[in-house]
Amino acid sequence: MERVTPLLEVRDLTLRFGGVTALNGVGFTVGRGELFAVIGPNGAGKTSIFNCLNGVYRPQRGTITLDGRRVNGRAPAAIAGMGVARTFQNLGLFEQLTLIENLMLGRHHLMRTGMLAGMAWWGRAKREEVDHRAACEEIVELLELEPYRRTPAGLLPYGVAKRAELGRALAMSPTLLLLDEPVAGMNVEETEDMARYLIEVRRELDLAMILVEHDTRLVMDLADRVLALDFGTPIATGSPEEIQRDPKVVEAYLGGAA
Ligand SMILES: Nc1ncnc2c1ncn2[C@@H]1O[C@H](COP(=O)(O)OP(=O)(O)OP(=O)(O)O)[C@@H](O)[C@H]1O
Repeated sequence: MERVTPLLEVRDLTLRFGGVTALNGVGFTVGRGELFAVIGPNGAGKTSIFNCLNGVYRPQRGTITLDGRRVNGRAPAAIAGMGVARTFQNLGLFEQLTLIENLMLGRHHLMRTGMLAGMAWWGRAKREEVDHRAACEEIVELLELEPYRRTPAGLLPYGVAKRAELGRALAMSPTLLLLDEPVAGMNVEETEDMARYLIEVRRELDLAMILVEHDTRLVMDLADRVLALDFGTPIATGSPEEIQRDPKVVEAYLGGAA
């Protein structure tokens, strides 16, 4: 039987801060087009995984490979260039810039023509900008952000700002998108909207996603597979149904209430 290689392979990741072991032998794979979720109580190590994946933290042990290429050991900008984007819980938008300007900035690392080259090759730079604008407009349409195109990000209503944050990360045309608590602080209606947009993103774009989220209902509704962590140690990986039934998960996360 042919073995399909996963997009992302994380093996034996161990990360320590002084005496604190934030991650202890964490391993998982994410397939192409898969929506993979990481759950765990506060301090379980979810954010640390993201920070290892995007090169902000350097794990003491373990390997991370994307499409067969080693990720860990590279600088964050190089990893972004490999196609790893993330959204931030506290929003990574520039408040003074309009929504569309924020999306254009998200594409910055994809632009070949720098300022000087742009002056020498005006035609090419112009064409490139037109292409990048078109890519941003597609994201605006996908996330139904048209009414806010020219609104400064700082003035967007909270639910819309979270969606704009998703758009900013999507503007990088990632192959792997890290979603850091996309519905944190949202009411029920906003949460349902975000779930709908994430389903739409999955349907329309060719990318894998890792979701870190405290809203377990959203995780169970959207994820293909789930990794449950407890104090930096993986305790179970499986489908949402398997995870919900796993006695260790029930004990650690649902307080025995499920
Ligand atoms: N830069 C750091 N310096 C020291 N300790 C850290 C650092 N980053 C994380 N830790 C520690 O590592 C452990 C895991 O933290 P992490 O933020 O990854 O957990 P989390 O699951 O994302 O938590 P939350 O759900 O609260 O966001 C915690 O004990 C935390 O205090």
